[in-house]
Amino acid sequence: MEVGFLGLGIMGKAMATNLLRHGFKVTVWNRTLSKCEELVQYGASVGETPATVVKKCKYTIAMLSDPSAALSVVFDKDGVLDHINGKGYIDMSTVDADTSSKISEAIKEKGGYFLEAPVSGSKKPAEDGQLVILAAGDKALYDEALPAFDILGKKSFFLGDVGNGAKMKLVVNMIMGSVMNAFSEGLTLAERSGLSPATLLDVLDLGAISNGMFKLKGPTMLQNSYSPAFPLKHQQKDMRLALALGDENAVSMPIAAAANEAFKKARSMGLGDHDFSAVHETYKAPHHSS
Ligand SMILES: NC(=O)C1=CN([C@@H]2O[C@H](COP(=O)(O)OP(=O)(O)OC[C@H]3O[C@@H](n4cnc5c(N)ncnc54)[C@H](OP(=O)(O)O)[C@@H]3O)[C@@H](O)[C@H]2O)C=CC1
Ligand SMILES: O=CC(=O)O
Repeated sequence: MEVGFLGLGIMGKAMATNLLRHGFKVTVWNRTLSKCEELVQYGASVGETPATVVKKCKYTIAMLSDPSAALSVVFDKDGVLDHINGKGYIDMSTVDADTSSKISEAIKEKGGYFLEAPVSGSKKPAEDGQLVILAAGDKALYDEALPAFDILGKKSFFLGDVGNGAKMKLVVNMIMGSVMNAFSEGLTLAERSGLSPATLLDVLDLGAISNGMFKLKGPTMLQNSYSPAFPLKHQQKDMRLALALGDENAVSMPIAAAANEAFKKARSMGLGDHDFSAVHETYKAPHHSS
């Protein structure tokens, strides 16, 4: 089966590679075209533009940074819309429901089929085919894409109308970003109050709030090592979009709002391209005890 893949960043590269490894024929495109070369080594073909990829493939997957990237690849010159008639488009980027709906409407108007399918899980789950897929939109396209989703993920959910996948993803990441801030505060509090943060990790791991994120990120955070699996700038984008969803629904979210401020501060400290766990650095401001 020939599928298209647009966007070969941290996630897209791992996901497209997985599809190739499992026998899919994949035609890739990336804004910085040179990033396609590595995928060619695994058997990918390259399309010069999103439009050429869509033209060639029965359906095309996208994994792009944010709403503006997702819109640009669809609506700009040589974009997805040019050849979408009769084809499928699956946007797996994390965007807000409005962005997804705009893309969906435009694609349907041109005779194409649209599914949003953001994912939970990071670089390693993407490499291991262990993502959680949060799909919504065209059910027939979902069914058609299930063989690919089964390679990319460990579980796929079909959540109904376009927008529900985007909202579910934003709620999950709003919780994740808030927890990451509480965790960073706790590590700093342990250290400043004379405890061993490494022992704190052991204690946490044995209790009711043990989780994969603490286990994975805790040891690297203690080494001030923030090699990007999930870039902080994307986590801040997700907090921003989740807060907007809270605005729309009149949901008070003081914890998420505080976490967003910390991620913004981390960006202002030049940490946007580091892993989102680098928000830890914002809690390490010079310490003056009275
Ligand atoms: N990393 C993670 O752990 C996870 C990320 N996500 C979500 O997946 C998406 C991708 O994340 P990730 O792979 O980490 O991000 P990266 O920053 O590594 O990659 C972003 C991709 O988007 C492309 N891009 C950015 N702006 C534009 C534009 N204006 N036009 C066309 N292409 C553009 C980049 O192209 P170029 O190479 O040219 O810059 C690149 O291919 C994001 O929405 C993120 O929130 C979801 C789950 C986990
Ligand atoms: O969006 C990020 C993730 O880890 O999931």
